[in-house]
Amino acid sequence: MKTGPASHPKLAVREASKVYRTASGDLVALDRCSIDIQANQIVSIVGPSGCGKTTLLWSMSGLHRLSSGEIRLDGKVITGPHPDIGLVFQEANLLPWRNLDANIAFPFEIKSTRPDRAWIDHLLQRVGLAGFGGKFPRELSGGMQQRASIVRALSLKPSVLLMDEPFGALDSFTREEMNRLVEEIWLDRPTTIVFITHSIEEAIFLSDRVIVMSARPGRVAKEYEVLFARPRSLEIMATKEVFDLQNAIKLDIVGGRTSQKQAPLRSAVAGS
Ligand SMILES: Nc1ncnc2c1ncn2[C@@H]1O[C@H](COP(=O)(O)OP(=O)(O)OP(=O)(O)O)[C@@H](O)[C@H]1O
Repeated sequence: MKTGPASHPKLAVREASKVYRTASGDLVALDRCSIDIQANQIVSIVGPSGCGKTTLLWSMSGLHRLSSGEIRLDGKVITGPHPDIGLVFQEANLLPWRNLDANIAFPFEIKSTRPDRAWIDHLLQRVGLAGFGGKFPRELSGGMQQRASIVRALSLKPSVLLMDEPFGALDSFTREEMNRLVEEIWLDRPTTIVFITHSIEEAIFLSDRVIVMSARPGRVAKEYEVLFARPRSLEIMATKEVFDLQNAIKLDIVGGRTSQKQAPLRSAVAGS
C-alpha cells in the first residue's frame, strides 16, 4: 500500500477555488475549500445540490483545473490524471460492445500494461461477479454493472478511490448491498476513499468522516467524525446516535442554503 510520508495527508486540498466562465458571467463553484484526508480514511462529502461536490472531486482527480489553490497527493501537487487515483461515477460507463473481461482490460490496453489477473479474479470473486467475464453490459443488472465498474477502478490498484454518487441510480436495497460491499472491500484492502453522496445515511454508514459543504460557492461548513466500529451493522444504523447525527447533518445542509458562514465544528459519535 502506497502512502505519503508521515508529515503529509494523503490528499490535501488547499484554498481550492473554481470559477466557471459561462455565457451569463462567472460562476464561483468552489470558494477557498480546504480539506485534509489521511491515508486509508473513508471520507464522504455531502451538501446541497450544486454546491460544488463534483467540481471538488474532479479537481482531486486531476480532470478539472482549479482557478486557484491546489490539491496535493502524497505532498505533490496534482496537475492531471494520476495513476494512483481511481474514479467511479454514477453511471457504470461500461463499453457496451465489450464483455466484462474486455471492459476491465480496457484501461490496461490504453496504458499498454499487463493486468494482474489474480488480483482481478480476486476482485470479481469479492463482488460476486466470478464467472460473468463473458457477459456484455446489457446482460448485467444496474448493480452488477456498478460492481464491474468498481472492479475496473480497483484493478489498477489505486491508492485513492474517488466515487461520485456511485449508487445514486440504484434501488435502496441494492444500494445498501453496495455500501456493505464497499466496506468489505475496504476492510480487505484499505484504500483512501472520497465518496460523494446525497444520502446522509449512506455517508454515515461508510465514512470515518463526513464533510458538509455549504451552498454554492462551496466551502467546508462542518465536519463530523463517525467512530462506530466496523463492520457496521444494521443495528448500529438503527441507534439513536445515528438518528441524531443524521438529523444534525440534514439541518446543516438545509441551514447552509441560507447561511454560508458557519464556523467549522467537529462532532464525534462514540463507537458502540
Ligand atoms: N462545466 C461547467 N460549466 C459551467 N458551470 C458548471 C460546470 N460544471 C458545474 N457547473 C456549475 O457549478 C456549480 C457546482 O456544480 P457541481 O456539479 O460541482 O455541484 P454538485 O454539488 O456536485 O451538484 P449535484 O449535487 O446537483 O450533483 C453548479 O452551479 C453547476 O451548475
